[in-house]
Amino acid sequence: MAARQQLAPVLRRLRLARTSPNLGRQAALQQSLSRPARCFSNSTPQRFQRTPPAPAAQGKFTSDAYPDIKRDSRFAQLTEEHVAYFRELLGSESAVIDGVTRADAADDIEPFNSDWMRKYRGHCRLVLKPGSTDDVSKILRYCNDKMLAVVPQGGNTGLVGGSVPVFDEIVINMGRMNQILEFDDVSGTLVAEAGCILEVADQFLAGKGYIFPLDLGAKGSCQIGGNVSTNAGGLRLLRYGSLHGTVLGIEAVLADGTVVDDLCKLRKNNTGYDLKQLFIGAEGTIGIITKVSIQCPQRSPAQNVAFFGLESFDQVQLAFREAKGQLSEILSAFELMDEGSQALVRQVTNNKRPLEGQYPFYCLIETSGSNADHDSEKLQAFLEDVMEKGIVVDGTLAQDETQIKSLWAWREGITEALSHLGGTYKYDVSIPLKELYQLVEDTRARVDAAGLLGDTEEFPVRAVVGYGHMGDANLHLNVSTRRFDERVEKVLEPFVYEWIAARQGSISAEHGLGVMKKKFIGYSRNPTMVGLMKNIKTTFDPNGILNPYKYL
Ligand SMILES: O=C(O)CC[C@@H](O)C(=O)O
Ligand SMILES: [Zn+2]
Repeated sequence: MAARQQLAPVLRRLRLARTSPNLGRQAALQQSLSRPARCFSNSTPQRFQRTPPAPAAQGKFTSDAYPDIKRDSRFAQLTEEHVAYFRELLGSESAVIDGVTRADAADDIEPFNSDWMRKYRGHCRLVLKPGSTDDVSKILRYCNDKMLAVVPQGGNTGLVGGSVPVFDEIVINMGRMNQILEFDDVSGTLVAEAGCILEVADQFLAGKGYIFPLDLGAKGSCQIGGNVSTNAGGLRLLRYGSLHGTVLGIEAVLADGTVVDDLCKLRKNNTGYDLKQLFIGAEGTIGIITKVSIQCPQRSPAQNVAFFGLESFDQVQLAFREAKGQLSEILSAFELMDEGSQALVRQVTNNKRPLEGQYPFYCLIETSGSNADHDSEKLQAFLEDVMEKGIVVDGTLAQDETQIKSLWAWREGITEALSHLGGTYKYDVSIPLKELYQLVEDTRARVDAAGLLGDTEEFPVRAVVGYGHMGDANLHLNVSTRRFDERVEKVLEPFVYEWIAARQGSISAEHGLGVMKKKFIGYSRNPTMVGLMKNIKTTFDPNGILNPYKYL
């Protein structure tokens, strides 16, 4: 055993040398690291777009029933009179009622009624598309008076069923309110309407030398209002921090139509309670966000990305510690993927793999700095060091923008890949870093012990995989199944939540509670806190019309 341990560094060096027998270690490493220039030269760059699952999968994996939730009888049923009011207010194109505006209106309503994964589906008949804050105010005042329940909806890319109706709640879709209103290129403050698509805002900022301080796989469809309402975390929280820090102000409309104008553009404002913080992450339960002002950092001119393979989660932790030490000021992302998650991506793409070998874990590191040569030297030196120390087995450095995108696609494409493979039980958790991956292993063992692992009709679980934002101790535990199956759900819940609570973790790191985790909030928040939250909800929305059946 001792001899084998001693041999390990020698074998690693040999492995490097084998890639280029006539070169020294440094040159061999250079060649190993620069492999993408050859690997990727003929591959088409592919950035995964968040497209809905194929029609064949739709419906098949739909969980239509909420056996433990009953429609609140205080809410009124929609009548012709209500519809007439909204059509008068917004026009018929922006008050879409099934069977009224167009012959194919039943189809029109479907994307608003079901979530992106086609897992949660409601039965609303009316979708309202306000064009201004005043519209939102009038809609809510009317709904509050008539006791009509509503669901605020942004890009509808959420993963916990928070932005679709449970029953017949009216959908208030913010897509028409999509303008960028102001940008101060000295302070970097951006003001935009809630329905502005994240990628649109980011591209606008790119032209000004700035960057939106949030990035996520769904950037092409998700909206800023939805991002703020769910306190989206994404891929670069490590660098830019949470929206609780970067959002400077919001405008929001309360349930009774009152407009709360807190569209502050100041970084410092210690005058009383910071009310906007309550709306960030409230999932539209205390008001509808209509505008956002946000502090945007300068865009770093130099971006570099490395992708590498590791043998154990202990090594992943060591690599993270080294990255923080060696790349501290330029490190902008440190993402984790296990082999299981990458195998799923490989099932849906023909893209050239970043590394030739297969490893239990992969990490993607991104640096964003001001000097391309300096940064890539630093990243290369980092990789050289962690390979020398035996932490990393193999690695590759992107050579240009196309390769950067291709490497990112292996991480960003996991969610989409999973969606094409059937049903997925998703858990988005925060746990102390040391135990982050243990949850995946324990869950896999449990599913296996229950005899459900097999990818067959009888044993429907295809894989139990883990990936996520290592830099934020945020793991995405995903259980991929042929179909949603009660037997699987019983094995997973409440086991996963109990496991997390025992380690003082969070059952929702960044995706929110929605309808999925509403009844599990007690695993992460104590009764005193839940009680205070309920009081806040009642203060802002006494009739409970805003996004009912979710959150609390
Ligand atoms: O699919 C998931 O569970 C995670 C989605 C998203 O938060 C990500 O980090 O890619
Ligand atoms: Zn995530």
